Amino acid sequence: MSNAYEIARERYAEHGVDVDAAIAAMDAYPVSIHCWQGDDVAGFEAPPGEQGGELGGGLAVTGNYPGKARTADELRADADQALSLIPGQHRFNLHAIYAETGGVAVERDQLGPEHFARWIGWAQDAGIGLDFNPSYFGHPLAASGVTLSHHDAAVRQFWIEHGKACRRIGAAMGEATGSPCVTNVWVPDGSKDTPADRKAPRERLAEALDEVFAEPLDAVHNLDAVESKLFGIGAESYTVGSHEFYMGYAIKHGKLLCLDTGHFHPTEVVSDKLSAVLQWVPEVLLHVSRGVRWDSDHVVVLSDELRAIAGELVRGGYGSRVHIGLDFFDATINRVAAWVIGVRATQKALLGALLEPWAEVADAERAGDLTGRLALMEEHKTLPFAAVWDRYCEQKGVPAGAGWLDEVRRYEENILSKRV
Ligand SMILES: C[C@H](O)[C@H](O)[C@@H](O)C(=O)CO
Ligand SMILES: [Mn+2]
Repeated sequence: MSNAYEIARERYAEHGVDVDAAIAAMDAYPVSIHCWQGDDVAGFEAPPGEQGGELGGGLAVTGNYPGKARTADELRADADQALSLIPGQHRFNLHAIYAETGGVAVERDQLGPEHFARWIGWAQDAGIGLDFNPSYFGHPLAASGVTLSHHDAAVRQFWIEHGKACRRIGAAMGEATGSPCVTNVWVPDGSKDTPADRKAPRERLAEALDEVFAEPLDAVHNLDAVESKLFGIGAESYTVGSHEFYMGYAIKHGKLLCLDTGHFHPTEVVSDKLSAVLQWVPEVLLHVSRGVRWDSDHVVVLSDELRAIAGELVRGGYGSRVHIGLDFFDATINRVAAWVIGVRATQKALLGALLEPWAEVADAERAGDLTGRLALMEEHKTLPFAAVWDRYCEQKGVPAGAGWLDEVRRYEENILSKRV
């Protein structure tokens, strides 16, 4: 055991914190790693070489760093590489466009668990859970940017069937992996300019969701989530699935509410929303992202807000009610490194929260000692967190410091750079 860790243990003990218990508690916070960082949200519907068409849905990936995954096998290999550099056991989050259909075109409303058999086998071998998402973008029937709330019943029905198919796939994933799959519905539906009618699309979306969710599925295998958004590129004036819309829907129907940290006004913070929405919804799905001026989906870093979110999770005892997922995509840097940076940052925030001597801050607050509250919060920021993080990484058999980057560079040289 390193001297630095021993000293850290003593320093935290002075504040009543058991460092070993904090490290052990990290196992209760798996992070769902989003597949789409590995290939810029391209998916495998189009053959290799023809991928990367119009993404649509207000989503935008910038950059063309070499080496992106072109096949599911490459994406799995890249994910394996990332997972080997991240401490702990995690989950993997797939979109429907990552189906493997053996070169045969299968429409999204026809997708089934068999098209994810290799993903499921991979997850079983790795001992990890899977999460899932219907893909309501990058498709001719989503070209207008409107899907489940479309005024054309035929278009709407196509997307309803897609949603139903995806819930069944999610349930199959959950059953096969022995861990419930969170199947998250996000639709881009909205309007670039001021709509004449805000009401009818919302009525159609509510009805369409009712159809999507009509089939009862065992929550042991599948958990339904719904994700709101403030606006998207090309849908600046109106978003059908706004926060209020989905908050109401989730409360009424007992669904998980997905809070994407990039989907609110920049002065709003998800850390403040957690204890509010968890009064009313059973569970929350987090999409941890980093918006820079807008929902730009930058790689997650150890920001004040990420630390605040982790603090709320730990202090609120929400570990079992909040599912942590990541949602970012940056094509200007090594994509495997992007995963590792984002997940490790999230874990640092969680470990920092588990180590925080919160009881003494709460005591000061209860006693009306607001000076003491602020002073202690500031002092806690410089407790020797790094030595505990290093110890946690060592325990889990992954590099503690920036050594992981050497591994990624080796992988880039041997594997990624050969992809042309
Ligand atoms: C791929 C998307 O990021 C994802 O489906 C959705 O969660 C989103 O955040 C859209 O902005
Ligand atoms: Mn999201």
